[in-house]
Amino acid sequence: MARPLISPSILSADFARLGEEVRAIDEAGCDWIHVDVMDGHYVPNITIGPDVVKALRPYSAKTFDVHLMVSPVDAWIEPFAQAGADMITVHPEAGAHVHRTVQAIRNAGCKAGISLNPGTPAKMLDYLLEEIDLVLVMSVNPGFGGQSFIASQLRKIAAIRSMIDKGGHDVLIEVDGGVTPETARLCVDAGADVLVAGSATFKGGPDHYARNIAALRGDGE
Ligand SMILES: O=C(CO)[C@@H](O)[C@H](O)COP(=O)(O)O
Repeated sequence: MARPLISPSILSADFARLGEEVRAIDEAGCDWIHVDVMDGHYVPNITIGPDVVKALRPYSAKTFDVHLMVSPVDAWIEPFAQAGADMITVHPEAGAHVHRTVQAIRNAGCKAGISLNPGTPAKMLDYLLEEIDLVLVMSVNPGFGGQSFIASQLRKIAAIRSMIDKGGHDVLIEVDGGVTPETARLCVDAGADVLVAGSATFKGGPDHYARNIAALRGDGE
């Protein structure tokens, strides 16, 4: 299979040792670091804020891929950009003017992503693909790690792949939720470029991270 980029979700890391965990996945060969920001309002869970991202920044030079599950979202773009985010991804439902929001992300010096929940159609992207760098397809409902992959999202990945290729857009497709070595293959075959994986990266503890990441990437196949 094509080789996807692997972006481990630190939601499944040991929060008491978060800096060491970020360093460990970096050294284990991940491509990006995925940071799930949840506000207890847009999604039913609360995680971390910009101060934590700032504190983690020295632990890896790799792309900090920050997924904001926050509403309203606009006021949080600048703080996360200042904290060291490289990519900021938002949900179209999380603000009144998503087009303005992605412009604000780029104006803050970051790459911009749009995330689609399982019930949000690919069509939502029609007038946005020119403005963004990444589409994040949620293959679980956002809020928690450890959920099962929703297979209907494979059709959405394929539809987005076709929209991107037909339009000649320079946009990556990332998939997040229930990604395992098995579902990873399905996602890549459907057209995914980047895979987010929490449980499947962190299972077994630090001695297993390199092997887990290699299995997600399909190394050796
Ligand atoms: O954003 C989310 C959940 O909202 C994800 O990033 C999960 O953290 C992925 O966890 P696994 O399904 O890989 O355990």
